[in-house]
Amino acid sequence: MHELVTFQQHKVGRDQRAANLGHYEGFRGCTIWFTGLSGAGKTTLSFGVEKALTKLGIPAYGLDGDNVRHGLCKNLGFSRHERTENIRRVAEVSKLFADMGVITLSSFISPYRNDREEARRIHESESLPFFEIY
Ligand SMILES: Nc1ncnc2c1ncn2[C@@H]1O[C@H](COP(=O)(O)OS(=O)(=O)O)[C@@H](OP(=O)(O)O)[C@H]1O
Ligand SMILES: Nc1ncnc2c1ncn2[C@@H]1O[C@H](COP(=O)(O)OP(=O)(O)O)[C@@H](O)[C@H]1O
Repeated sequence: MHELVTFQQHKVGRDQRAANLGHYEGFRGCTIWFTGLSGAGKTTLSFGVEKALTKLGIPAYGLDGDNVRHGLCKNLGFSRHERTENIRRVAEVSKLFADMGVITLSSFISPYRNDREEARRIHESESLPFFEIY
């Protein structure tokens, strides 16, 4: 990162964001990370949970490998290095959604343990819960 790039602090806290979200009190931003082989059921489960939470009035969003690879990660393939970069990017996006107060349902093959551990670290370093589902 360039030395002149300085992290900027928001002027809005998580409690304030939470007060503007959904029907229930309290901040519940987190990421639920579905990992598994192609065809394991990641999308079915995560989009099912997204629907159930949304019906309850709880903000949730499903981030899915197939979809993200049409946009944010469309320049990435499936080499070891590209999968690592894919997971790093979507973990950072998941963190931003979670910081907003959204329950983020991220479904990616994410075959490498190190990449999933990095995704966890990205969240926990900002005190955002991260649950790995397999
Ligand atoms: N070679 C190869 N290997 C794996 N997956 C492939 C490949 N080519 C295309 N696809 C499609 O891409 C989806 C997986 O993308 P992900 O972003 O989840 O993969 S990864 O986490 O970066 O490994 C995956 O979606 P799911 O089947 O839902 O897992 C496939 O539809
Ligand atoms: N619990 C399940 N039992 C049986 N079939 C399932 C189950 N979950 C998903 N499927 C089916 O398996 C296929 C792959 O599911 P999908 O959610 O797309 O997996 P992934 O996102 O891991 O690639 C789909 O045809 C889906 O309908």
